[in-house]
Amino acid sequence: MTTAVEFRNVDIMFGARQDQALAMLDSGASRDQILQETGNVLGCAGASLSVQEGEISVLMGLSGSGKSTLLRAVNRLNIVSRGEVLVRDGDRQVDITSCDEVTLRRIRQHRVAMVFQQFGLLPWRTVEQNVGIPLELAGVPEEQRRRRVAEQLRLVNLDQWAGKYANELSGGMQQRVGLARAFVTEAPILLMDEPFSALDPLIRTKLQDELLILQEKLRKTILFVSHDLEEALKIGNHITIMESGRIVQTGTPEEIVLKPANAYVRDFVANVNPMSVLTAWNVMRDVRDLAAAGEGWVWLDRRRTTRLKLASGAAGLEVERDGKPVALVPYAAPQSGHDGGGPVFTIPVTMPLKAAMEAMQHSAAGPIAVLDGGRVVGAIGVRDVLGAILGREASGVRVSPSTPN
Ligand SMILES: Nc1ncnc2c1ncn2[C@@H]1O[C@H](COP(=O)(O)OP(=O)(O)OP(=O)(O)O)[C@@H](O)[C@H]1O
Repeated sequence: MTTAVEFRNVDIMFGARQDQALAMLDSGASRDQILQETGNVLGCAGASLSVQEGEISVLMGLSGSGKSTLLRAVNRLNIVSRGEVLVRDGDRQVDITSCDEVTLRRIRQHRVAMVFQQFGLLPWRTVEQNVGIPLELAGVPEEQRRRRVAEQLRLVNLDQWAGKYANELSGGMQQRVGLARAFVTEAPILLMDEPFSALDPLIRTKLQDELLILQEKLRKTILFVSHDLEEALKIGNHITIMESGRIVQTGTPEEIVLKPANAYVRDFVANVNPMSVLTAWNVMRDVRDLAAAGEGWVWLDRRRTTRLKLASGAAGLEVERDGKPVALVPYAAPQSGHDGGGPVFTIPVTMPLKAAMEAMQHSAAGPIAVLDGGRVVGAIGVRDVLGAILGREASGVRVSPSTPN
C-alpha cells in the first residue's frame, strides 16, 4: 500500500497571536480558553492520519469539529501552524506546509484537485464545456480536452447529453455532470467538501452510488468531508471522526460502528443499522470453532443437522443433512423458498449481512457455509445473525484488525 496523503501532528491555529496560542495549546488549554485569551481559533490540533492511494477516506464530525480545516491543509488553502502534510508526488512525498510556490502550483494543478462545492454548473455552457472546465484551467490542449471529456461522459452514461446546455438538464442530471467534472482532472487526489450536503435525499443517494461506480473505475484517492454518518459508512474505506479540532477515531466503517472509541462516536453510531455495515465475515463462526463431526467433518449448525467435510486438495466439498448427502451451491438471489430438503448454500465472506440473511431465508433457516476464495472459512446460523443485530460486539461479532492510522 502506498500512502497518498499523510498528516503528521498537524496543528492549525487561525489568528495572529500564533506563538501565544500554540503555547497555550501545549499547556493543555481548551479551545474556548485560547479564543478568550488570544482571540485565535483552534482549527485542529495534533491531527495525524494516513490516506492510502485509491481509497475514500471520510472526515466526519459535528459542525466546527475541524473537518474542512484539515481537508484544506492538503492544498495549503489553510496554513498549517505546526506539523507536516505530505502529499505523494510520483515516487516522492512533498511536504505541502514547507514546499516552494512552484512546487505548490504544480501539486495543485496535477496532483490534488479540490471539487467545487455542490457542483454548480455554468448554465450558458454545454455539458461538454462544463465538464471540460478543470482541464481548461489546467491548460490542457483542446483536442486532448475533448477526448478526455467524451471519455468521462461515457463513463457516467451522459454522452448523449454532451451538446445540451446545463439548464436543459434535470437537477439530478446536473449533479451527475458535476460529479463527472470532478473526476475529469488527471489529479489522482480529490478533496471533496460536503459535495452532496445540500441535495435532497434521493438525489444524494444516487450520487453516492455514482461516486462509487466512478471510483471503482478510476481509483482516485478521495478525502471526503461529511457530517452524515450513513454517507460516511456507505462510501468510506476509512472514516476519521473529529471532535473539537481533534481526531478521536480512525477506522473502517465496521470498526467505527462496532468499537466506537468514546461517547461522542457512540452517539453518532447509536442509530446506525448494523445491517448496513456488517458482512458475513463479521458474524460467521470461524471454521476452526465449529464442532467436529467425525474424521474431517464439521457441524455447520449448533443443532447438528448439517455437516460438511472439509475439502482435501481438489476433492471438493461434501455436505450431509440428517445423514443424507445434499448439494452445496453458491447462493444467487432470487431463489424460491423450499422446505429444507434443498441444497446447502455457500456465500462469499464479503457478502453484506442483509444478503446473507436472504440466503438463510431461502434455505429454510438452515446454516450457510461461508467461503473465501473457494475455501470454507466459517458458517452462519440464525443465532449468529440475531446475536450480531441485537448484541453487536457483545455477541462476539468479529472486527477486522485495526489499521495503523
Ligand atoms: N479561515 C478561518 N478563520 C478563522 N477561523 C476559522 C477559519 N476556518 C475555520 N475556522 C474555524 O475553525 C473551526 C473548525 O472549522 P471547520 O470549518 O473546519 O469545521 P467543520 O468541521 O468543517 O464544520 P462544518 O461542517 O460546519 O463546515 C471553527 O471554529 C471555525 O469557525
